[in-house]
Amino acid sequence: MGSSGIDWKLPDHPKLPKGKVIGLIVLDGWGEANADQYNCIHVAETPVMDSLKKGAPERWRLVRAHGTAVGLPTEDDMGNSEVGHNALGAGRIFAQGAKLVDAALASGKIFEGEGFKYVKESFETNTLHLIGLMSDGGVHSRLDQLLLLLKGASEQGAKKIRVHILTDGRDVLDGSSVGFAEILENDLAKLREKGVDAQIASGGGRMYVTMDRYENDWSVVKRGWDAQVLGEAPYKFKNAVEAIKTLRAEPNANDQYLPPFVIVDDSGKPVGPIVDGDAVVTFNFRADRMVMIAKALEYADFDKFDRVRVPKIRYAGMLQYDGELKLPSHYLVEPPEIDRTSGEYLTYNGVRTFACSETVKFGHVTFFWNGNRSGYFNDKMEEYVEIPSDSGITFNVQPKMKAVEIAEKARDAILSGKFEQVRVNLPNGDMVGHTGDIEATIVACKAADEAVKIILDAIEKVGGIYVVTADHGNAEDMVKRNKTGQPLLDKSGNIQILTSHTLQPVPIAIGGPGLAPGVRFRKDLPSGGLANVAATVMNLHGFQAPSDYEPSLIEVVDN
Ligand SMILES: O=C(O)[C@@H](CO)OP(=O)(O)O
Ligand SMILES: [Mn+2]
Ligand SMILES: [Mn+2]
Repeated sequence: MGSSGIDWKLPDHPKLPKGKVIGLIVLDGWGEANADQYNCIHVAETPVMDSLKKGAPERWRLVRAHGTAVGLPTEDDMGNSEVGHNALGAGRIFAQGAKLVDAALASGKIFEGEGFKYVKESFETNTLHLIGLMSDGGVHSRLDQLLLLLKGASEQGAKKIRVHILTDGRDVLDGSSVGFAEILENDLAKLREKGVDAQIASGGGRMYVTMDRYENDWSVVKRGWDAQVLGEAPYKFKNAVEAIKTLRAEPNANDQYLPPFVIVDDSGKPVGPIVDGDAVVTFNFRADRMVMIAKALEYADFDKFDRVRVPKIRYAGMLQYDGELKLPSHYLVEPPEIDRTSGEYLTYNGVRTFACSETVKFGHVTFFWNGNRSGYFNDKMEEYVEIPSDSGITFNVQPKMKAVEIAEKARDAILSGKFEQVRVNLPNGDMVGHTGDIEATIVACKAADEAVKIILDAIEKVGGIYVVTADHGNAEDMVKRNKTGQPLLDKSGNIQILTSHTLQPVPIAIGGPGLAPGVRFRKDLPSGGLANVAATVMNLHGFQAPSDYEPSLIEVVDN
């Protein structure tokens, strides 16, 4: 037992051996859905994944990857990478950010916590700035939460409020940002009637302004800094709805990549730069795409871009986004305490781990997997490799992404004999699916399938075991549907492209020469979800899972 009082030693599995190499593959955005022309996984040539499916029901099954199975508020919440990888790595279901913020707003506790009290000190003399994603997607943020925060802040004495919006089009339909901005404007107008000086101050598309992740491209965060803090942007408008409509009318423009703009007053002056004494809240609850802006806002030492002017502000995140870096130091809502993850247990039990993806998903199989914690548990037992992603492009122009490079790194790690667990995330189905480009997504799915083959071949060579699964759906459905599943048409009779994740379950397949013959999926866990995977993997490493983990999906029968 360690000094923390946690007993890290896992009991031996009564039947399964230790020391097998496990290839653990997460296909990002790879759900199971009806086969039609908008199911890119079905349309693509995916012989490897097709052959795994033939192992059903004993070695292939579906697991739930959305809603309450991954700690989201309702069954209408699509899955996402953060909650998906948290569940895969932690083996238990934690109430996630979306749910915790809902509860804190409903009870009013959010306004009594340390974080809110801290920013509140600015209300008397200065401006409160709110920065975040404006949609009802529920992946990174929710508009209804922003509206409640605005209302609550004004009741708590905020006299001047500026909102810096990021348009979505990735978790919601492209073009929906206009409607969200209208709703927000309506609420801001109500606040103005009550004497609060509240308005939108700047904006830009989430993928082009502010919401980069894993340090893929700091210029994205800089564009946001320039607009939000300095009040400088290539486009100036008097009104945000007009800004979005005008910028969307440009050829190839969309919500995700809208250029940055600032709102100016009649004299052409920006209405809301951030200055000394102001308070700033980033209202996204999800971590990955807030870490970079949080560093820019919080760190005195910062060399990623020239901030030009660094105002002395009171800054709080909606949540604390990184538990290891304690970033940011002030926050409105306690994040889920995702402790005792499978990765930490396995390092204590002698399982050497290799994890790899390309930049855009690197933190998924490391940071999210380990419960939103950066770094190694034990650098002698673990090696994490990041393949640099292409930056400055949308992935439909490069749909193969770095799938082969990731698979080859995994292959080499498997063949090296240095690791018992080799874990990867293959981003293609998700990243290309988000572009809404069906042709490119088909190419992406084929590329991911080919990468799976490279890893399975290596597992075959070393007599290992594979576990192939996904974190949530995306590429298996590229069209918005009505309740009976028929594609919805817009006013001009065109299908409405679905760029978002889905509510679909995802596959999990097990196999390989190292898998003991009697291992099969249990039949008594029909509603199993991603959180059941960690115990499954622990079993395959030869251990029993901790008793509070969600049950293993497998059983061992005598042949
Ligand atoms: O790109 C992202 O931030 C989300 C969608 O908002 O996708 P994923 O959860 O797969 O990372
Ligand atoms: Mn994902
Ligand atoms: Mn995604």
